[in-house]
Amino acid sequence: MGQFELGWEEWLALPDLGLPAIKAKVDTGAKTSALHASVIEPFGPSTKPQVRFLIQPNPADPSLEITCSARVIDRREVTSSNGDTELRYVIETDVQMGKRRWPIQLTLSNRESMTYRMLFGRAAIQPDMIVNPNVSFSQPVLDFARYGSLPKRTPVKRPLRIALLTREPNNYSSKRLMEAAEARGHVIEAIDTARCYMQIGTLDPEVHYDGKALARFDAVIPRIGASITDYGMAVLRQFSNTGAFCLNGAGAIGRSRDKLLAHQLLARAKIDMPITAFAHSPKDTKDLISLAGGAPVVVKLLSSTQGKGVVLAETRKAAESLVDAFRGLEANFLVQEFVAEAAGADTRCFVIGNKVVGGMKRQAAKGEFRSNLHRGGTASAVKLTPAEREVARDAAKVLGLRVAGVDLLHTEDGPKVLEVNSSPGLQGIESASGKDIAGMIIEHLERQVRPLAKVRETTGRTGRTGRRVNVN
Ligand SMILES: Nc1ncnc2c1ncn2[C@@H]1O[C@H](COP(=O)(O)OP(=O)(O)OP(=O)(O)O)[C@@H](O)[C@H]1O
Ligand SMILES: [Mg+2]
Ligand SMILES: [Mg+2]
Repeated sequence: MGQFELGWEEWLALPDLGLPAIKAKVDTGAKTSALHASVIEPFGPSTKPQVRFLIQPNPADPSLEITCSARVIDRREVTSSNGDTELRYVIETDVQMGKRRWPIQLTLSNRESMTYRMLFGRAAIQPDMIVNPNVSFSQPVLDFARYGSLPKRTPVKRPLRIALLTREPNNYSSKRLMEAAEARGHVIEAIDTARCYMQIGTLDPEVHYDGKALARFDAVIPRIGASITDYGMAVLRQFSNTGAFCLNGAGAIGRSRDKLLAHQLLARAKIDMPITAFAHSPKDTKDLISLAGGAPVVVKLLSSTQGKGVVLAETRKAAESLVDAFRGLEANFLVQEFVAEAAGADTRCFVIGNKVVGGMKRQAAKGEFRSNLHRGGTASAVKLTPAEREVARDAAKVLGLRVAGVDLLHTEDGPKVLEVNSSPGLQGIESASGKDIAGMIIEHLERQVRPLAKVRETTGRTGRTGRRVNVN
């Protein structure tokens, strides 16, 4: 019966850290094992400290870079072979060699000079194992090609460091997202979009906040209000440049916020919408109203939310005066066919990824055609039809939104898309559908954060990595 033998160097995997192949030097002169990491950043509450770090598993390929995170179990003074003492984070994680898997402790060190990415110390060697210093690789040999074959959409199991980009950390949606992220073991911070500032340069992109650079986030959940769309998108792009995964990208948010652009994109994708007309010049008011099918029409301010700038003009005369009034205010607006059959109701489809995860019907108050909850509308549960699900999914996809609230009007010709929201509220939909939508959003995020972040170029400066490109 052969004993479990270790050579003086071995291949191993650290599966919980997402590292399928590491070449380690077995070092019985050291007690604790050490992993060579960079950008080591602690995060999370002091009662449950975590650490996030980057690993370049292949010494010959610095472009292969993996983001890891783990719970900190200790901080320890470690004296390295050259006599220097440093305080290192200690984590606990499983190691795998061949078929055998067992938990070990690892210190994180960022010494540049290590030839092996990992030193395998004697505390990690189990009582029944022996070390044979005359042999290389007693255990199965692995190779770095394993990093290329990692399944793309497996949810990450590690604790994520998430930023919730919002100006309203205390509203229902923000609170629910924070709760859901924490319940799943992540660390989430509310960041005020308007307080973020940045320097645009090619080296080490950073987002600054309250006097210092923010740490690196694994993911950003943008909840950007209509009042600061442009600046919010710039902040989001900067986060993306730091390597953070953005749940909805800046481009997709911009496409959905610009109603004219959104209409054009949806129309090009053959998605049904109420007939809609736009114009810039005041000379063409009459024709514009005709293009929308003639009275009654709905006139909407493009910057409208919560139904505030949405007005029904029942006659052509009323429509003309309304359009003239908006023009006088230099407001941007659109003119749309009034869908009377909808009878003051619309359907909100909540889309996450490629799925409609919930729906609600909003019914306008008596004497009102706008169904917005802020205008006194009421929400109730609804069973969505396959046609509604399909058009909602398609609309979100055309605009490139991973999370979207798609509003539909019910007509005899099937559902018509009214608008697509990039920061849909959670309160109405969670109470009407009884579903944990916040939890589903976080779960989706876990699937999207890629285990791999590839560095395209390494800058000379202090050996830190340059542009980290997020594939999403
Ligand atoms: N063309 C239309 N025909 C019938 N009803 C309409 C039409 N357009 C809008 N409505 C009603 O008015 C409501 C508000 O319109 P819309 O959603 O376009 O405005 P909004 O101000 O952008 O609202 P939100 O806060 O949802 O972004 C809709 O939910 C719907 O009930
Ligand atoms: Mg809107
Ligand atoms: Mg709406």
